[in-house]
Amino acid sequence: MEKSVVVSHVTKKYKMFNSNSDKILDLILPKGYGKSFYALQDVSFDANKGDVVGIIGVNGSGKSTLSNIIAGIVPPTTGQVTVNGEASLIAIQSGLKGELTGRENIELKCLMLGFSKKEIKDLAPQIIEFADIGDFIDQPVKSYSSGMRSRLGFAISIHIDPDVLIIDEALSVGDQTFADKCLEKMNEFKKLGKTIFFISHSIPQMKKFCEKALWIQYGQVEGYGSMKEIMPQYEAFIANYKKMSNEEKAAFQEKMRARRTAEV
Ligand SMILES: Nc1ncnc2c1ncn2[C@@H]1O[C@H](COP(=O)(O)OP(=O)(O)OP(=O)(O)O)[C@@H](O)[C@H]1O
Repeated sequence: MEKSVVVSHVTKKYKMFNSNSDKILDLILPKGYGKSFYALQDVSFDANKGDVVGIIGVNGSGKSTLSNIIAGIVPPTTGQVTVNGEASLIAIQSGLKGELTGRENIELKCLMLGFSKKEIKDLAPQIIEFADIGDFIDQPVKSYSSGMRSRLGFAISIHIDPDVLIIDEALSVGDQTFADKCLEKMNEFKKLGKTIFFISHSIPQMKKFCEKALWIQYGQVEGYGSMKEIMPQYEAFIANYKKMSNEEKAAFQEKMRARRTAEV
């Protein structure tokens, strides 16, 4: 099987400060000051061409951080990501420039990817048609609703023909008709043997669309395998957590917090 994405020992650390004076101490002291928070800790896995991987995990586990790292938007603190080809991320907070209009954003993204003026002229109408946001296409993106941003982001990403597509919650803000249209496009993508990472809070959507599941649990890989194998484990964890008393929940959260924090 040809590998399309290899993530090797990726850790993402953020500094945490309790006050501004801590920030200043961090700048002054040679060893730094404050605490570090691990958004991701030693994450390793790989995906083959044609894999459709659902990334699952509770809020704050590190799913979006991982998406951004695979897409090359955020660098890992340590570790390596190898992507065979071009990766494109569609997220609610996608890389659209708020001051530019939808049309200008399309042109900018295509230019950044090295498309020629002629190619952009051919592609732009297709993207605009798919996004289907009417006259808003000539308005600054900052005036868009989250659903409109998602529509434009999805339309751009799907038409620039990336090898790896990462969809982070982008289908949760639009209406059902648009989500269905996107799922149809994603199926076409799947058939072309491209790799897709999909993040959604809709478990039925994940089960329907993804063959594999990557379970990120408080910054670490808890499981990676077929959706059939991993999803029941995740659902069992959620069910167990719900049954815990408030004290047990607090103790568990404290344990996870301790696992994710370190002195600088
Ligand atoms: N720039 C940042 N600075 C500090 N902490 C951050 C930063 N970005 C993310 N984090 C922290 O890293 C952790 C992982 O966040 P991330 O958004 O990746 O989780 P997620 O699994 O996508 O969550 P959700 O399901 O709520 O979208 C969170 O605790 C978050 O607060």
